Amino acid sequence: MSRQRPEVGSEQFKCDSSQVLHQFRPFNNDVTGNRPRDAADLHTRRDRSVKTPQRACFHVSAQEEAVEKFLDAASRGDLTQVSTLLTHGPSLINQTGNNGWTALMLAARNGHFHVVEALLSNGCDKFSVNGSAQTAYDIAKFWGHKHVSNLLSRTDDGCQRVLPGCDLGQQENYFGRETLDRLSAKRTDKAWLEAKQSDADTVYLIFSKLSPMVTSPQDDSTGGENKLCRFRFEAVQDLLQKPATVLVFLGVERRKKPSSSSPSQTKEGVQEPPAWFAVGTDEDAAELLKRCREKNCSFPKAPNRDLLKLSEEEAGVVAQARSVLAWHSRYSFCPTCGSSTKLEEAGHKRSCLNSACRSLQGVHNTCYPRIDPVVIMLVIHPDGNQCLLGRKKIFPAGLFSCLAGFVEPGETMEAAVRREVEEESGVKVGPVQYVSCQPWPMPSNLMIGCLAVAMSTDITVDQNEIEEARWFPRQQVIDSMFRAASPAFTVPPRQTIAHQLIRHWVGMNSNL
Ligand SMILES: NC(=O)C1=CN([C@@H]2O[C@H](COP(=O)(O)OP(=O)(O)OC[C@H]3O[C@@H](n4cnc5c(N)ncnc54)[C@H](O)[C@@H]3O)[C@@H](O)[C@H]2O)C=CC1
Ligand SMILES: [Mg+2]
Ligand SMILES: [Mg+2]
Ligand SMILES: [Mg+2]
Ligand SMILES: [Zn+2]
Repeated sequence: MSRQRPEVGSEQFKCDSSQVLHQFRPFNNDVTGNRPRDAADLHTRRDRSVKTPQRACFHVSAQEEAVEKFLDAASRGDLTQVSTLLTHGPSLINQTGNNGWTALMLAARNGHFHVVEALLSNGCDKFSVNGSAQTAYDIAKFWGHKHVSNLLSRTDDGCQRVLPGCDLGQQENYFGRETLDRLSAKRTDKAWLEAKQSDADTVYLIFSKLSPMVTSPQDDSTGGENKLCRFRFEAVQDLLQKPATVLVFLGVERRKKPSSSSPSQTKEGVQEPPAWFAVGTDEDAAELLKRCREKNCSFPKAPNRDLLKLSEEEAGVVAQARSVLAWHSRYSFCPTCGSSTKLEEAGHKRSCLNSACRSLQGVHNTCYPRIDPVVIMLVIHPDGNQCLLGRKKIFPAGLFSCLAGFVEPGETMEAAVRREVEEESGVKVGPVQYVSCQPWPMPSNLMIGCLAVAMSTDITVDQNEIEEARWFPRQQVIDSMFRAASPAFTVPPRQTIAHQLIRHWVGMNSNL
């Protein structure tokens, strides 16, 4: 008997679509910013519980033996033994076994709620990651132990009570890390800024044509990270004198832990972390590169590719710096009257030099850096088992990604999702749920990542923008993402929110 497709608006459909969205929760990222890497491996082993391996070692110390016992008890869910061992050896709590797995991770992997609860109440570190960069939360979530992942995502400061049902775990995408404390109040403190500029610890980044100077790994085939070239005041002092140079105060380094080695001190003797500035210059790029002592320096030419090779920390800094510098390069003149402008607020404002200009009355948004909101959405088929991906003509061969589009004036995020999906694919969308967002500094988008449930399934692409759009079955997506030697299609790189939305959808449903 064939099942009829439910009509849009019918009771059956409403039920289906709410179920499709029922289990969606924003994805959680671990403290390193890395994504779980061995998901495919976990998939293949999903029907077996994880046991601690027996060590083939002849000289096992008493401590090693205790750790082994402890990890084994946690993975078996033996609460009594876990508690007894902890009473005798509290330092066992964060000990690791094979591939960096802690007792918490093993208990989370096998869904042992009470053991997880006991470990947390004994002060165990829930943010530590295993050799595959997964937290206990990632592991519980992947294996569909919802009660355990809920427990692990809970915060102790009462936030969960204020926002019940909310996932308050860290949600972070590439370009989204707040590496620096922006200290926006200091942008108008001229004396402080001047002192910081010549401070010996201050870090300067040099940008040419919106590209930061980086050092690349000697052998690019290893897939190593690019690193930002950091300069001191003396090395950029001459550039700061040039009228065309744009200087932007980015913030100060976030303090990790109070340390005795003081990097910098104010007159009162209070330690202050180093400040960071971005220098935008139109000086000759080859001459600029000579300032760097490192080998393999360059100003990468393809931002869409090369800016994805930074560490999470440096990507966060570049997202801010590049977007502000791009705004300066595009808005040299006043958008209201066309007069010249001057830089203010440490590079975060441009004010018109025409004293009669309207932009000087009240708060005028043309004086501040521009951000363009873009919705990006993974559209889920009403059956919950397929997702809609499309490709633009300019994409590399075989690449399919989430649909995306600029939010228009006077439009809600949800309306933008529905309009863009219908414009680009002809598919009608019902429920929309926000997942997470990503600054995208090419030049200054804020990508608003959503999941959306389709209310119709026929596809008619807008040939102007989209070359092809298709429904992809979940298994094909999983295979293309994690397993296949010759995948059915290419998934966007992990640094894109498109990738993370797809990964999130696959992960949320791994237990089905
Ligand atoms: N991080 C990620 O995973 C992804 C990022 N993106 C970014 O999202 C952006 C928007 O996606 P599209 O599908 O191109 O949008 P879209 O579907 O709205 O079409 C783009 C067209 O919209 C018009 N437009 C309207 N407002 C605009 C504005 N403020 N700036 C520029 N053009 C505007 C232009 O005619 C442009 O050609 C892309 O530029 C891309 O950089 C897109 C997909 C994945
Ligand atoms: Mg689009
Ligand atoms: Mg569009
Ligand atoms: Mg559009
Ligand atoms: Zn003006």
